[in-house]
Amino acid sequence: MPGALLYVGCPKGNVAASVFGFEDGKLRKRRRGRLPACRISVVSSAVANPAARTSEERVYEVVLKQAALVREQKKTKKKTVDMEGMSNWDLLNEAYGRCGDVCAEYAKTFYLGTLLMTPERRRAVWAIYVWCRRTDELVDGPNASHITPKALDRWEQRLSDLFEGSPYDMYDAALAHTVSKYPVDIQPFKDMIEGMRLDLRKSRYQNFDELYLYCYYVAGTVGLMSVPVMGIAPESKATTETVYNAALALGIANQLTNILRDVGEDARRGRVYLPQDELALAGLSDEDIFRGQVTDKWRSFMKEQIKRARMFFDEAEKGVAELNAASRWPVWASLLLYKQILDSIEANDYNNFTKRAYVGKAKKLLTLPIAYGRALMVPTSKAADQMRS
Ligand SMILES: CC(C)=CCC/C(C)=C/CC/C(C)=C/CC/C(C)=C/[C@@H]1[C@@H](COP(=O)(O)OP(=O)(O)O)[C@]1(C)CC/C=C(\C)CC/C=C(\C)CCC=C(C)C
Ligand SMILES: [Mn+2]
Repeated sequence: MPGALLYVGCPKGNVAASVFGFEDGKLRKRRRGRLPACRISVVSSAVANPAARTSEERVYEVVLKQAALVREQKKTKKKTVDMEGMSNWDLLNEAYGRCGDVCAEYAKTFYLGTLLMTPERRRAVWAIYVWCRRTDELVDGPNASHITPKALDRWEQRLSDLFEGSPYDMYDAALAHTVSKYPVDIQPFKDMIEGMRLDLRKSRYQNFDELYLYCYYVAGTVGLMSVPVMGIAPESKATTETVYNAALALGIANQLTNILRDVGEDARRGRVYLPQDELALAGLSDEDIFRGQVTDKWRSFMKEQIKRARMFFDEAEKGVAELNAASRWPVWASLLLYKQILDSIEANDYNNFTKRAYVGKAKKLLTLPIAYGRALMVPTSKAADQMRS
């Protein structure tokens, strides 16, 4: 019963909920009022085994844990740990400076956006960025062919060490300082490494539930790592979970967009990051992807995939206004820029086999003031937050 909407309840407190899935071959969004935390999900695996937890439920537990950590810090006003070897402020500043250099080189627009943040938040976001980039480079960089699960285990040990205050190098030292200063949980970092492990052993995703988990690992995690640093606006009345859900949605939306943009490139590496059951439902198979011909079947399949990615962007948009004022602009800018990649896939008549979708310089420049305008939107009132959920 691939693609059926399945409602799974779980007695765990109430949260706002929505879900995206296929029903009668069409993508649908279901929104319900206050729902059990584990909420509704789309999964064929759970149909086979009703006791199995869906990816959404598993990921939502991490969201709740991170949100609780933030609330706890608000109550206890955790003090920054001054780590051994970190008392030398020049060294620490240099470590952060190096992270800034990497950002400026690899992600110029994002780097410019961070310049609007307070110096403390800005450098903490750089440190997180660099750790993410290095983690991705392990499986996608020039030495990727030598990377084994053991190497990822060692990377994870380094991660634990830096969270304990024993960084291995300068970049780790910057992150070690960041995680001692902000209420950042280690779980999303571990989960990103898990995503890289998946990339070493898996090249097909049977259904959206499997793909969702992968997208959470490699990208949803970024949202959960970043919000504790970016901060929620003091005047925001939204629940912490609502904001973290939006952050998670932005990561998922970005990764789904990445996947749709890179279909041809991934296929040339023998990878298909598209739900196999949805391909089959559309009358398509891996062979069609390797052949790389834009047919009507492909166009309608892509239309539904793009629609789903946009739904995640919509979900994310609801949370941006709740962030600290200075963090909103870079988030809006990155959201609007990424979303336009979907427009570009459409403009290429869904040829993501041989044409790379991108956002041109002029559109990029135009997006920045638009993002700035949106960043002026103030957080919602509590009543509005409740109405939205
Ligand atoms: C309330 C609300 C909406 C808050 C915003 C929360 C927030 C800041 C979310 C960030 C979402 C984001 C930028 C996710 C990154 C998604 C992504 C592109 C992941 C890529 C993974 C692997 O992709 P793949 O290998 O398929 O593709 P490549 O060819 O390699 O590109 C990543 C490459 C994982 C590594 C991620 C990064 C290097 C980006 C890390 C970014 C930050 C820490 C900064 C985020 C902050 C802003 C302002 C965007
Ligand atoms: Mn990559």
